[in-house]
Amino acid sequence: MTQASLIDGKAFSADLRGRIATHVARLKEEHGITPGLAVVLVGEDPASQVYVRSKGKQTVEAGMASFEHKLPADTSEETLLAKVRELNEDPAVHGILVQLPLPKHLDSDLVINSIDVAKDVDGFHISNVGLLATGQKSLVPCTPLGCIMMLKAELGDLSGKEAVVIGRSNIVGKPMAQLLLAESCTVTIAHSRTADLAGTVRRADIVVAAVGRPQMVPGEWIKPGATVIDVGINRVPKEDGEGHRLVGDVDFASAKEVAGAITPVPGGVGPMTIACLLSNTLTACCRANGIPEPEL
Ligand SMILES: Nc1nc(=O)c2c([nH]1)NC[C@@H]1CN(c3ccc(C(=O)N[C@@H](CCC(=O)O)C(=O)O)cc3)C=[N+]21
Ligand SMILES: [Mg+2]
Repeated sequence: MTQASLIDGKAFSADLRGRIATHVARLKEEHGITPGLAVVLVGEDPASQVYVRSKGKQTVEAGMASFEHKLPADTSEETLLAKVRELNEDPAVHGILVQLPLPKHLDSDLVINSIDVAKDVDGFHISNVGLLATGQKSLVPCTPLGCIMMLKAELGDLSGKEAVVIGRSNIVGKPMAQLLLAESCTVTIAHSRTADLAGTVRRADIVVAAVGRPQMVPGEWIKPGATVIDVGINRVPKEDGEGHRLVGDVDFASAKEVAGAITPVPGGVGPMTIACLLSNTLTACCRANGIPEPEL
């Protein structure tokens, strides 16, 4: 058995960000417009801070404006909603991301649904969810969007493929299934209560693992030649007990012996998520200004 080819999300995302930067420069030259992304972070979760920092950096590198709003962990719902309202009304802000999860005292559905639909670059607002589900123009959640881009680059036409999505979250599993369905895949959403998970995954030409459980999908569940997209980014203690390393939801070592192609962790889906966030910000900016959206 030959080894799976590696789907290089890092290289893919660098490419995509380069194309985005070109369009951003043209927007500036031809229209005097700079796309702006606002990120709201409530509390001081260190992992979230790392992620927010790298988003801000890549936003600026693409030529966009980055606005970071850090609020204390005990921020009231009223204050957070007022911040979102302010960003909704700010013409320099084309995309708004409220970092999840929010502290427990805040109602994340309420907060997300208070974001202007046209600025909801996460695609989590109920209107964007409904638009996606009904095949209408929307803003598409970044992680599933990145996954579908990599799948199409790897496989070309996806129609008729058996796709199994493991995980049913609103952030990844459900929108991923919608996008695969829109590409005419036969889609199964599996989850923790699925009776025969191994047997279900074994049918799949395309496996998308998005459960958040380290290395839970072994190579023996993978159909030979299948394309495996690993969404999991799990921090686990290093074997020697010092520090942490990142592993996916798929057991990479055994899966790469069976799969046709596979995304690594890190360097797979994660970097594509950020690139798609920039892409959505550019899209939102073009729509807000009545400018045709670039084909990226
Ligand atoms: N409203 C909202 N939208 C999000 O999109 C969102 C969120 N909240 N909350 C947190 C999660 C997490 N997330 C990541 C994106 C990229 C990497 C990423 O690029 N990871 C690198 C590794 C980074 C490292 O070394 O830690 C990689 O996979 O190669 C990680 C995590 C987006 N999230
Ligand atoms: Mg789940």
